[in-house]
Amino acid sequence: MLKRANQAAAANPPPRPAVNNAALAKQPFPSSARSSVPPKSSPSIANMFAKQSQSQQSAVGSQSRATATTTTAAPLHPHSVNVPPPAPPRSSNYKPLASLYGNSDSFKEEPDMVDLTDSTPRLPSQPSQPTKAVSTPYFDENNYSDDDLDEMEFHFPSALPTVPSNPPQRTPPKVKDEKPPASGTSVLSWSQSSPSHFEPPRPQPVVNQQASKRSSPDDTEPAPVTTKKAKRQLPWPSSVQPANEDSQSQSADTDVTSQPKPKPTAIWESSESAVKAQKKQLKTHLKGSAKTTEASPQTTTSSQSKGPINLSAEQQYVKTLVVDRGQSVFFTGPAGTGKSVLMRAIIHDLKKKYARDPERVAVTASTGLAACNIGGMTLHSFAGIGLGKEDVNTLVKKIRRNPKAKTRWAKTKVLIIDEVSMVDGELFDKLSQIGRIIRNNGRPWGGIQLVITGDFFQLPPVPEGAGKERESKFAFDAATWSMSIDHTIGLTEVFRQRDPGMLNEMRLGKISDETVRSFQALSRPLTFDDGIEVTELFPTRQEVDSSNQRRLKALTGKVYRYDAIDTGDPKIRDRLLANMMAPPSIELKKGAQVMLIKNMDDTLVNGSLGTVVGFMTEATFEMKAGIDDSEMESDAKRRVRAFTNALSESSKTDNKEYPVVAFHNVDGVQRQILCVPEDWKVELPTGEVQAARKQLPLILAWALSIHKAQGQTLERVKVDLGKVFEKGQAYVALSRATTKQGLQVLNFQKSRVMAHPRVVEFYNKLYSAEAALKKKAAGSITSYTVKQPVPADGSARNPVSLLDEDEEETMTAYG
Ligand SMILES: Nc1ncnc2c1ncn2[C@@H]1O[C@H](COP(=O)(O)OP(=O)(O)OP(=O)(O)O)[C@@H](O)[C@H]1O
Repeated sequence: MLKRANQAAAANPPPRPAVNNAALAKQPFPSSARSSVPPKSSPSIANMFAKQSQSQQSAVGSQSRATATTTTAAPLHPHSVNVPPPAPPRSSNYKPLASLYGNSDSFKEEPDMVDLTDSTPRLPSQPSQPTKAVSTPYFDENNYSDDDLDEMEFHFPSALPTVPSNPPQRTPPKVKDEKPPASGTSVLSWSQSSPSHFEPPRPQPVVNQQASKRSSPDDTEPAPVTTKKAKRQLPWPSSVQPANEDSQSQSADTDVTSQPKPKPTAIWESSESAVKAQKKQLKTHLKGSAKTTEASPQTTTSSQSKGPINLSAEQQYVKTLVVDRGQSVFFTGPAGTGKSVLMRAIIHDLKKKYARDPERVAVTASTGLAACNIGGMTLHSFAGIGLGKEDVNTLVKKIRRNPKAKTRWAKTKVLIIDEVSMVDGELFDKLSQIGRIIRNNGRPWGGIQLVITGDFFQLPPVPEGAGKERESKFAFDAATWSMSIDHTIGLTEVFRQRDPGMLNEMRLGKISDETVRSFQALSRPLTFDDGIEVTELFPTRQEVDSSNQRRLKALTGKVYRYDAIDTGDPKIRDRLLANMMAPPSIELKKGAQVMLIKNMDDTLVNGSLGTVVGFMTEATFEMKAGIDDSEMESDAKRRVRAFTNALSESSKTDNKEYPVVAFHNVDGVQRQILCVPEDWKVELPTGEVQAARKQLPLILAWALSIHKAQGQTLERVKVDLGKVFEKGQAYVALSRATTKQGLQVLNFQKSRVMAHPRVVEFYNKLYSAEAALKKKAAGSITSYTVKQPVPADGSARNPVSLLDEDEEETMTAYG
């Protein structure tokens, strides 16, 4: 019998899957691929559809109406990366994707990558289904106790995971089971996210709103009235200050004290009824405060005057995917589509979700400046890899020697990466692999959930090498990019500009003659009579410095010079401090335009613009409010003066004069602070401080580099494109302005406006959310998305959908 069986087996050998070694070699850990990017030479989707429909017609047949359950059975190369959000409300600013790109035809070719991450599009309120085929995780960070983390021994995996013939399903993301996520179609105010947010913003004078974006994650949250005013924020009354600030704060105090102070209770100890009662109490409190605000409109803060930002439906959907469903998401979109606003909302909600263990959420960005803007660290610092030039194994050893970095890698559940356009593709791959090794987990990045944002049409990674010989590799060029991300979402609604048409042409580097003429017409000088000057943007630091110095010289008055105090090993200190935002020395005069380079509180943030209005010692500044108030009773003035003198006597330790800066709001109100020196540190991955600088948190800001301006919203901008040298620079510079009226453009030439061809190609491949929405509205999306079976040679990594011609037309790309 055995002999017969052997003969039969020899006659009919079982089929062996053919493996394309070249393709596998490109994937460090092929079995865990979440999704795949098609090879650059991949055929257009139309061709693929044709082939697909021929070859698979019979096989697919009924599968073309496959559900998620069917698609999850697709092996190994499961999907592309896009999922349709729910239909956004058609607000006045809403533009369909196609309209965002004006007359450009760059996206007319059919994308060859479509979203199959989730063949059953769902509203955020619907529960998620597992859709990915990935390797089984070996360990989860939850397997470790904190003690274990320190003890964790490092072992390189003895063998890379092999390609399973029937790969196990990815563990479904944990979905909050107590309540379904909020519907993506209902726009929720941020303040609804937590009972404490029903509290009104604290009554304080207005801050400069012009450039106050990307502050701390909570900067749009109304601060509770009980919050104590931060030191050095005390504004003295001026024409723009409330005459009744005292009574305002008094009433706030009264409000607070008249209510029984709620006993602080841990979140997990609060019953549902207790939370409801708290909400009710806060609502009542809010009503009372609103009355007070109406009575004294000048006391409103900028966030009050603007009102809370309601996330749009598409923003809300992304937040739900990230926070409630634990999905790895890359969200992108043109400048001004609210990526930063959304990221801040996500960080806020994630911090709330992991309030018991804040180390689970790591907030990072590609550059120090971007990291500072979201209250995080650079990706390099998070990883503990220094410059990260070494190979993966060396870097892993380096991290192993660094207890802090090792713990970060082990404990992080969600990794935020902002401004990903400047993350190098090679670094992305290295980190993905480091995560797998350090966490001993076969999934990309060791199973860490990624939340990535940025716009690849903006500034690219800095080229490497002394001669910048290596062309920058984008993060999307990374071999592990697609497998690391579950969903790519394109935000479409531009909030910053009312008419982004011209900018969108620029963004793509395809600009019509009419648009050229329109930009050239913006070369006229801008003049304003309210004292707020146009900010000039330049590509190089040298141009920025000379422009600022020229403007400073033009001011009359005494020069105040502030030299930094640097500490650390003199051998390496200068090199380490060379790229620091805080300058080694800064000269200021009354009237100088400056930018804050450190977050001071929720509203005065890195990037806020202001004017130096005077110089004072700390003691004088603290008491100036009372003395200068012309409304104040003379008796009260006398008392304040006596107190001031007493205070000055007791605090004569530092009689140095520092700049008083008025930070402007667009509606003319100001907030004035005394800027005293702050500390900056350069730390080793071990936490040891290598160098430190003490300096004023200010730089001159008549002119800014385009790099520093990325991420900012500016009301008045002047851009000279004469020396623009990098792709994306012109787009970043011009897209900072909110209106054409506030934008002056010099030396505009078509040739200066460049989009990187690889970026255009990448965005071409993305399947727009809008297209998916149309399909969803037609109720047919589940009937056309089918995962492509992995060919025997494993070569075609991109999933394909079966679309008819109409459906293909609905596919656009966001650029
Ligand atoms: N849902 C929203 N409702 C109203 N305004 C919004 C909303 N989202 C963002 N904004 C506003 O749009 C402007 C641009 O937002 P934001 O800076 O987040 O865009 P961005 O996509 O990060 O831009 P960039 O790519 O240029 O950095 C800001 O003034 C912001 O307050």
